[in-house]
Amino acid sequence: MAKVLFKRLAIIGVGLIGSSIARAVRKAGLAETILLADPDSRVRERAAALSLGDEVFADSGEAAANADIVIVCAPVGVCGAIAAEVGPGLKPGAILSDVGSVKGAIIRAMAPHVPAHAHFVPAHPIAGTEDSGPDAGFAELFEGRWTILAPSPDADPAAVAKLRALWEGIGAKVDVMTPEHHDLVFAIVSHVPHLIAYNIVGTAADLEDVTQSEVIKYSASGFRDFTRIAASDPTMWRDIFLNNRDAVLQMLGRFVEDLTALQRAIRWGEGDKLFELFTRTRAIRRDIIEQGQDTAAPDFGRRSAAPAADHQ
Ligand SMILES: NC(=O)C1=CN([C@@H]2O[C@H](COP(=O)(O)OP(=O)(O)OC[C@H]3O[C@@H](n4cnc5c(N)ncnc54)[C@H](O)[C@@H]3O)[C@@H](O)[C@H]2O)C=CC1
Ligand SMILES: O=C(O)C(=O)Cc1ccc(O)cc1
Repeated sequence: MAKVLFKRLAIIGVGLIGSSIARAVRKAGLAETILLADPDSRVRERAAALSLGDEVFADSGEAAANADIVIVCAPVGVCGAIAAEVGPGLKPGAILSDVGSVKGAIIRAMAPHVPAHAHFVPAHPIAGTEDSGPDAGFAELFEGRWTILAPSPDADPAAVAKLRALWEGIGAKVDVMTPEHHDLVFAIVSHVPHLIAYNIVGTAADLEDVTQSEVIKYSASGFRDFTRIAASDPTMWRDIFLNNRDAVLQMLGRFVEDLTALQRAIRWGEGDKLFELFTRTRAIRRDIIEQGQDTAAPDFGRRSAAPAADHQ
């Protein structure tokens, strides 16, 4: 069993990511005590029934008050309010972190509430599924996947090293980025792809000349992949787009430009242009597979059969 890194670890928001961290930390023996907090009583009941931690709180401040590390695992839009609740009560030397898919806006919202005696180290695990809630989590979610840390340049190196050790202890590979670069990278590799999926599934659902049952009956694997992504949590993704607005709009601008060029190539029968792009993109897919990055979490084949929670 690995060495205990933290005496008391608190997780605020016990959904897919929070419950997966709790399971993984317990499995690896990285914390003596795991404290959980969630405002949703159904989530607290499930967290207790699944024995995800040692204590379950309704009040985030109470869970965080005696913790050595507090990880906020709630939708991006409420992270600032949670920091305001937990910040004043943080112990001297405590680490405050998060798992939000956006970094710049979360840091602007959370940092003002972190007292000088605590350390703020923002993070983002690049691992997840389209499911939500405590039943959807699993201990292996982060194995072999990246976690990005986005500490400020004057962050305490020991606190950053401790958070890195936690993520590595549950199987993740760790990279460090500035929040600005993080938000640009994930706008193109995660946020815009989700928007495209939401859009194409919405378009197919709204067509007049193709029925809903035809869309379902004849959906080939390409469309099915989009429907998986488009089944992702509405609250989480609304918050991501509202909070990474500039980077998403920048990448969407490029995307629309390139899509228009493809539209034109089809209209004018420019097969060589289509062929050249499709050849380049095929090579990217092969690179991803060669580098062992095609370990999509859903293929762990161990997701809960429980329906995804529907948070508003
Ligand atoms: N789902 C995914 O694939 C990934 C999600 N993330 C990030 O992780 C965070 C959590 O996402 P999930 O675990 O998927 O969501 P989830 O919906 O499964 O869980 C979120 C939990 O936060 C709780 N919550 C809501 N408001 C709260 C508040 N004010 N105080 C405390 N708890 C509150 C909810 O009751 C819920 O139990 C988000 O910021 C998301 O961007 C990061 C990587 C992957
Ligand atoms: O389910 C998928 O395909 C994902 O892309 C999961 C995911 C969602 C959001 C993140 O910030 C990181 C990973």
